[in-house]
Amino acid sequence: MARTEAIEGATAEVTEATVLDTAQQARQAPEPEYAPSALPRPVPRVLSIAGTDPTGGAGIQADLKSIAAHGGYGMAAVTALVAQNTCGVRSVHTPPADFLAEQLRAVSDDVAIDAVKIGMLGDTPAILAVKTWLEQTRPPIVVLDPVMVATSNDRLLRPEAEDALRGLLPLVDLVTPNLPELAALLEVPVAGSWAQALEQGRELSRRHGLKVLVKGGHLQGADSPDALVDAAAGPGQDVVELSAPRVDTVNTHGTGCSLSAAVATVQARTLDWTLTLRQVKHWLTGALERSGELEVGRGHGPIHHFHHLQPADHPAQGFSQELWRQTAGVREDILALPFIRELAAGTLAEEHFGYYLAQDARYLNSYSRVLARASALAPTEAEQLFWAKGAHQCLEVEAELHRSWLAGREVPGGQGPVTKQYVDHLLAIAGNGSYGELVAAVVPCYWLYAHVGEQLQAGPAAADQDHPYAAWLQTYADESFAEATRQAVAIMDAAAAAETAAGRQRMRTAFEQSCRYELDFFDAPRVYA
Ligand SMILES: Nc1ncnc2c1ncn2[C@@H]1O[C@H](COP(=O)(O)OP(=O)(O)OP(=O)(O)O)[C@@H](O)[C@H]1O
Ligand SMILES: Cc1ncc(COP(=O)(O)O)c(N)n1
Repeated sequence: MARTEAIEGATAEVTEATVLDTAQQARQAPEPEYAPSALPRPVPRVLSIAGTDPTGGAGIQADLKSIAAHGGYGMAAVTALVAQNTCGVRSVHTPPADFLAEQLRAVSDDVAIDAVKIGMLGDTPAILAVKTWLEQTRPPIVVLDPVMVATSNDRLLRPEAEDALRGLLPLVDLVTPNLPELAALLEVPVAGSWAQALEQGRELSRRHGLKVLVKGGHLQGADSPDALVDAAAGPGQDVVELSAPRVDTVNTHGTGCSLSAAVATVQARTLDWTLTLRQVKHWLTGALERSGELEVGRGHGPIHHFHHLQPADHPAQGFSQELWRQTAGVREDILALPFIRELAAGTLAEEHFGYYLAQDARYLNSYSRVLARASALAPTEAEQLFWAKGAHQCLEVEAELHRSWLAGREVPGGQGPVTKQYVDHLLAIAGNGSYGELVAAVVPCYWLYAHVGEQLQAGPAAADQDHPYAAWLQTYADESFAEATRQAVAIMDAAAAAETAAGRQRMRTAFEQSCRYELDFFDAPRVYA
């Protein structure tokens, strides 16, 4: 026997048996207990609350791809069924808000949710259902893409629901409006310039006490800038700009959906909004650049969510290229550190330099043991020899640091806090991780050091013999170290190819964490010397 229920013109079939079962369960079920989430989470469980797109470019379909592309486990509760394609929206069917509430409870009664991404909500009842659920469950990370109008100019939020949407903001950590949505949330005209957009972002952040990702996709110009605005961070620190080249493509359908879902996922792993946005922005640029390969639809096509898994040119180097690209933000941050800038300019305080050298010597001693472990795990004799040589060289450089650079310098003894954290991270992986994970954890030390060296060598200081750190800068110009770095990266790619998908994900995490420690290591003299 079947009961047919009308959902604004659409039909849904619910069997009587199902209705009875559900009613019985509801009577018998204990009060819902929302499973707790413990962050950071290597494979975050991310819930998308959004509308649908049967062509798969926007809405929950895009969100699920985006979550998966970032190594998360995707879930979805549907707010509205949208008959749309790359050319536009044809019609929208909205199930009763009670049914949305039922979907949300079904997920949270059972699954610990690490992050939520909210997209198209459609109308006030859906917004209120989500608000009630958020108040009850309090997921640790909530990202809201305040979807109002599609790329095709079709409305996806009833105008009278804008007030209710504002009421959701206090429950949100990050809101990601495009420029018209930012203006609508503030009830002001759309910003005509980037500076005006940032001012609006500050105002929204201040008014509702949340972070705002101001998106510049709708501006003209060679770049497509975004900015993370957090009024609570105070003047001078409240805006972090994330610029990327504007990609010449019509395939921008679902960029906002994909971006916000990716941010929710990566944030649950990194717990660092700036790092998350840098990673996601680089991925998004690649997804736009490679969107043409998909050939989906005749209008505004979708982005290529999985471009990083299908390298265009050098399949063997795909893994390291992907990681290099995803950690571009950390490299920028390293080069912007006072330590590096002052080292290049020759204005670095002696005691900061001495602290760095002393910590480097300590680090190298432990790093040598970690490389020895990589040698023990290596699958080929060539790799065994490579890491064993590396372990040997670390001890030689350590001895040289003590013999020449540290001799006669007054530096505090002992292992500094950053050195300890970095070394503990490496030793934990050496003790418990796979070969691939260990290789991914040790490569940033080679690669970032070589990169910093390249930048310092390219600067004017390297040629200036009166520069107080000229001799030290010369040590960066070692071609044999550059060659060792190339080999280490190639070994990492080979190790990645031999790993399972889950193993590769652990490699990514190990690599990203080591990059962060490299950044902290270069900054440690400023903090602890
Ligand atoms: N042509 C482009 N090249 C590079 N980045 C872009 C381009 N268009 C949009 N972006 C980026 O895509 C993200 C979404 O930006 P946009 O301002 O288009 O938001 P949106 O309008 O909410 O997206 P959607 O198209 O899904 O509605 C931002 O990070 C933006 O900088
Ligand atoms: C279900 C749904 N959610 C969001 C968008 C906005 O995406 P875009 O502006 O790229 O069309 C959409 N078209 N459909």
